[in-house]
Amino acid sequence: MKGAPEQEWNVAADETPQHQGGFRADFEVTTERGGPSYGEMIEQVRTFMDKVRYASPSPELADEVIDDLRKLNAKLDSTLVDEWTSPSGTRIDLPSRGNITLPPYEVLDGGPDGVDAVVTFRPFHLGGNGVAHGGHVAIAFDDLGGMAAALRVGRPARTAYLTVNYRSLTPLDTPLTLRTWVERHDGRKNFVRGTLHDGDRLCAELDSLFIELKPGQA
Ligand SMILES: CCCCCCCCCCCCCCCC(=O)SCCNC(=O)CCNC(=O)[C@H](O)C(C)(C)COP(=O)(O)OP(=O)(O)OC[C@H]1O[C@@H](n2cnc3c(N)ncnc32)[C@H](O)[C@@H]1OP(=O)(O)O
Repeated sequence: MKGAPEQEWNVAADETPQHQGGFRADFEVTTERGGPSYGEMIEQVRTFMDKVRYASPSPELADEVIDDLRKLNAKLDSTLVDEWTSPSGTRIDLPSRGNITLPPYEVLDGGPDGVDAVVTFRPFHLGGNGVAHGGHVAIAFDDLGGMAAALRVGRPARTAYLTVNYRSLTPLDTPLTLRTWVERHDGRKNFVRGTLHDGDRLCAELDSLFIELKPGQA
């Protein structure tokens, strides 16, 4: 990783592009890619998804939106790069590192002792009856649980299992406190726990295992 301290794991893996493994020695954490407006672009996409989730367009309006979307997709077609050089997932200055597929969260504190974050499920994360879909809660736990494991061991880890206990309803459009930490570790195994709270109310709990990747491991 460019800019990362020299460590045993900070070595180039196999040069074959598809098989360099889940950890890339040249993976660059950056705030530059995509430019200063990239975060706002992602935010506008999220807002569009919020609207789509609740919109009931006329057939004419749906056709108009399709035309506009085709034009937008064509604009992005000329800028496509691989996952390792895309801003999405590497922009540490943006919510969820600029990754459109994740519920937007901000990390308040992160290190070997765990991760404290604030996550806000958007209207498009609706499951039913006005609250978040359980799968989106699991995604938030997966990413931030993986981050707790990665920050403890200093290299990426993969989810081996992930259990979410849903204790009460998870609201949308509400800043929620999400905490993850490695409760114990045994060799490459990191047993990660987590909690999701709306104020004092426990919404969900995480019980998971993340396996530290070996250099070059896919
Ligand atoms: C500076 C750097 C920080 C930078 C800051 C980065 C921040 C950015 C954070 C992003 C965070 C994203 C986090 C997303 C993480 C995913 O979502 S990953 C995607 C979902 N997961 C997968 O696709 C994994 C699929 N499975 C696999 O690839 C492999 O099974 C695994 C999990 C890598 C393990 O395979 P392996 O490495 O060959 O290990 P293996 O020898 O089978 O098992 C090792 C040990 O674990 C045990 N084990 C394995 N699986 C299980 C299981 N399911 N249950 C119980 N035990 C198990 C084995 O029994 C064994 O135990 P011991 O014999 O050692 O006691």
